[in-house]
Amino acid sequence: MQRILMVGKPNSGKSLLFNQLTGLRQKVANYPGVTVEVKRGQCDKFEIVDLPGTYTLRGLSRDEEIAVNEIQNAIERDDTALVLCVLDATRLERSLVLGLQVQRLAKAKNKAVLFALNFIDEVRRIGEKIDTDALSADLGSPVVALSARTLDGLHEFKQEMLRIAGSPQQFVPSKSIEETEPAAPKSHQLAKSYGLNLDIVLKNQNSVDRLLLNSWTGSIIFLSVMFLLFQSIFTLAAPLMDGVETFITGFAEIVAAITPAGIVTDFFNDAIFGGLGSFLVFVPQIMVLTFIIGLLEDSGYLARAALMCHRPLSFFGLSGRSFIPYLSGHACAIPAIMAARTIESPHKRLVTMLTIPLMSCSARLPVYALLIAVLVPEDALFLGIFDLQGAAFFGLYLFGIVMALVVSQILNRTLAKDLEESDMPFILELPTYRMPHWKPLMHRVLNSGMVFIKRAAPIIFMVSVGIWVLGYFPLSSTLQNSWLGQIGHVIEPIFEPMGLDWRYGVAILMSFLAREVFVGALGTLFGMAGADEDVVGLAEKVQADGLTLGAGLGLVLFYVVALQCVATVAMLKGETGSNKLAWGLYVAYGLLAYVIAVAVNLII
Ligand SMILES: Nc1nc2c(ncn2[C@@H]2O[C@H](COP(=O)(O)OP(=O)(O)OP(=O)(O)O)[C@@H](O)[C@H]2O)c(=O)[nH]1
Ligand SMILES: [Mg+2]
Repeated sequence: MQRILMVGKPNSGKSLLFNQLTGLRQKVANYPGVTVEVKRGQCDKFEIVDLPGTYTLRGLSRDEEIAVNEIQNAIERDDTALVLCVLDATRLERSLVLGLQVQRLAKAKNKAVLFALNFIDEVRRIGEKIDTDALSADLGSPVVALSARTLDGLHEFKQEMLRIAGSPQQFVPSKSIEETEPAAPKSHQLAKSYGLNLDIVLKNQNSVDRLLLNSWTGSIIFLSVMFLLFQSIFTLAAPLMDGVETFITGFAEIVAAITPAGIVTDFFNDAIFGGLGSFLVFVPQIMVLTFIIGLLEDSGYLARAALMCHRPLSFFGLSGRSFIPYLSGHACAIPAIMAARTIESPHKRLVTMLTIPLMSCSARLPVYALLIAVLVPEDALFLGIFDLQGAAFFGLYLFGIVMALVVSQILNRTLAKDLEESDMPFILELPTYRMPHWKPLMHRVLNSGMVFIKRAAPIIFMVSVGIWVLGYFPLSSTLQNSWLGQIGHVIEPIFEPMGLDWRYGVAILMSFLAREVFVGALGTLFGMAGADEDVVGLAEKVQADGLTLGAGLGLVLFYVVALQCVATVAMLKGETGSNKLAWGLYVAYGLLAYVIAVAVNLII
């Protein structure tokens, strides 16, 4: 299949255009460095390739390097029909540097080039226009204006793209900059002739930035945003969680009414509703978290937050660029470890990757929510205005972040020493403030819930059923002297210093497969212990069972620190190239978590 290669500077709308052309749903967000690997799709009879953004053909960071390698390889290949340079019409100068370099390369290799002048909606909104015909004549390649967001001009653009890709020989650039000529002055000159007056474009943005980037007001706003973010996961999701719980309880009652009493009902109540149901209750929290992170990403604030964090993060040997992977690590460590590719310094990138697993990913949410509901009274207030449970939630996130900073310091002094390098400058382009793109955002929110269920449900189901079978037999035994109980008593001494009995021990051990399993496993075990209670209300059951504050707090902190995710280990192995390092981290964070939990239990 012939291919169309999409290139452009970061945040120029490549991925959104790619999605519009292919019908796929690659991640799109309003900060530079969203796409960090090569993505492929199909449009008509062509393969479309979406690349990470790069400002020049001299890629600095890992993601830019990937883009540059792919551009160089693809331009050499016979099956590349067209190079599509995506330009940000509101930032023409910065877009054209790469555009001109790529055009020169394409001309030398006899490849057709098309310039997509994206963001034309924003140009028109401020009452400006760009003379595409004259720009095209000056560049020596066709230029088509469009908006990948409002879809203005998209149809015409697509027709033109397919026409050129269909007979590319006629569209090899008629001119290009000389081999020795630097692209920057030429792009400056072109932007001066055709681009927008930046004072007009940036007028509103600058006045907002004066507030957001000021060291006093900016810091206060940043801390408030972070506090509200984590607290609202708890408060916004609460009514949705109640809804899911009511639904599952109702469903369980119907199943109980139609199944014969005895082993079948016990199985459904304890293994299915108690295990799987206890876990499903927490899915709304994951969706709320995705929504809030999505708002930050789409608005353009994320890049400002990264800038604000650069100095404090530098103190710990990290970079402002570590902020974005850290924040996305709160949803899931796997894409976050990949997002660390945008960090230019290999040293800082390694330290960031190794500490991302300490960010409280969404798989920990059910454990946090359950144990907070057990330990912190409902409706209590913090500082007289904030929900105390929500504040406790924030505290757990903060604990993970503080641990990550402490570990970064330690890693800096030990592991990453041989990667010592001259300090690389911190450069981050600040995107224009934009309204969130609601439709893709809502899709992402729904998808996050679905993916979470799909990934975790099978393993939770298997563990719950396994635990139930081992706990139910031999028939007429109690849980204490069931097969599971007998195994449990063997492992109990390990968990005694944490102040926990064997049932928690079984749930903790199982969660080394995947941490989501903890709530499901505990749900099954507590379901089996009590006869006629609610099938789902696990927090009340744990509370009634008498979990002490020290043991409960130690347990929840254990979950903040432990790296119980095999997929994260695999990703770390892929990105660092070291199996030993990845598994070493798994063991080290597990041991550290255990020591913290035991210490907290002893102290409180
Ligand atoms: N108003 C407007 N917004 C757009 C347009 N195209 C893209 N965007 C927005 O611009 C931001 C960046 O879009 P992406 O598609 O992620 O940009 P990208 O070039 O793939 O960025 P990287 O992957 O970081 O290189 C997102 O917030 C998009 O919604 C457009 O034509 N008009
Ligand atoms: Mg992209």
